[in-house]
Amino acid sequence: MQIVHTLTDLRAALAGRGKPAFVPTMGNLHDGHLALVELARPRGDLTVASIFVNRLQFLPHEDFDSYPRTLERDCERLRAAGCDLVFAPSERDLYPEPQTFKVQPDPALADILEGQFRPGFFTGVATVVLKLFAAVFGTTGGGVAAFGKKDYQQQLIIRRLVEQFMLPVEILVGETQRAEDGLALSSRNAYLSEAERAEAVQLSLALRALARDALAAAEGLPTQAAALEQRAMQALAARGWQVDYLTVRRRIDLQPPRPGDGSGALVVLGAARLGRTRLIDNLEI
Ligand SMILES: Nc1ncnc2c1ncn2[C@@H]1O[C@H](COP(=O)(O)OP(=O)(O)OP(=O)(O)O)[C@@H](O)[C@H]1O
Ligand SMILES: CC(C)(CO)[C@@H](O)C(=O)[O-]
Ligand code: BAL
Repeated sequence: MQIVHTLTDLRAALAGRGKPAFVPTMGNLHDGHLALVELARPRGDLTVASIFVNRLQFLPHEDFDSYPRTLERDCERLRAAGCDLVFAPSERDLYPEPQTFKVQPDPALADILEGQFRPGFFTGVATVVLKLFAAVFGTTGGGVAAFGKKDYQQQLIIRRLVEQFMLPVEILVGETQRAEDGLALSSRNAYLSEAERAEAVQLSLALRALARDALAAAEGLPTQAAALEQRAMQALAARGWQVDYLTVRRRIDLQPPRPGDGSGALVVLGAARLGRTRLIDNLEI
């Protein structure tokens, strides 16, 4: 497995190797990332992962500085998973000059949920993903790229990005990988204390309960959703969580359910903070 840090070295390593299957990450890899490598690998001629903590998608008070950077261990895990090439640029390699052109995703999709609580987040994500796609696919005539369903809104926005900019990239979406108790794997789980780790599964349990309530409401869901969400948020807050949202939405556009939406059209999504750790999760109904 080759590890490169600059665009020039990346392009040289890609030359003549066919279509890449690409997995973008921010590092501190866990089995969720490796499942994406597994998903992508058979779909390309060579498997490429990127490791880059993208300042542009963090608010000033967020954890950009403390985000775990574990390049050596990440590369060992990627090598074992059959990855061929790792692109780990420095900030100066990926942003050789201040980024004055940015991708502004549709506010109807990007300014709600995660975008409401992390303003500018999806501009940062879409901008860096477009840059990474240009780096990896710019000289290879396209390929596939894999993203996780854990970041549900992110994968929707990236699919729109690809459609609207007509990028020659097929997006694969991998299922959320979970710990034995049901907690979604996440790099940020490393911030949890032992007691918080035991409590953390309650976010996915709250989503399951909300999904059950939404199913039981059946046709009444569009009018009952707000009350069900309120009750779910109060129950989690009573356990000591600071809840940003627990909500039932349409899978297709993350808008509230409308009359006629069958349960297969819906997803429940949540974000909440336990101590200093902000966790997100979701469940397709
Ligand atoms: N549990 C998981 N299952 C499947 N895919 C995942 C999981 N967690 C993250 N991913 C995916 O891995 C890719 C890289 O994500 P990232 O490096 O931000 O990891 P993360 O664990 O989500 O980190 P963070 O805690 O910062 O959100 C994204 O496409 C993300 O959706
Ligand atoms: C897609 C991504 C690598 C862009 O920085 C990041 O948002 C992530 O890891 O999910
Ligand atoms: N997994 C999404 C990246 C972030 O939270 O910044």
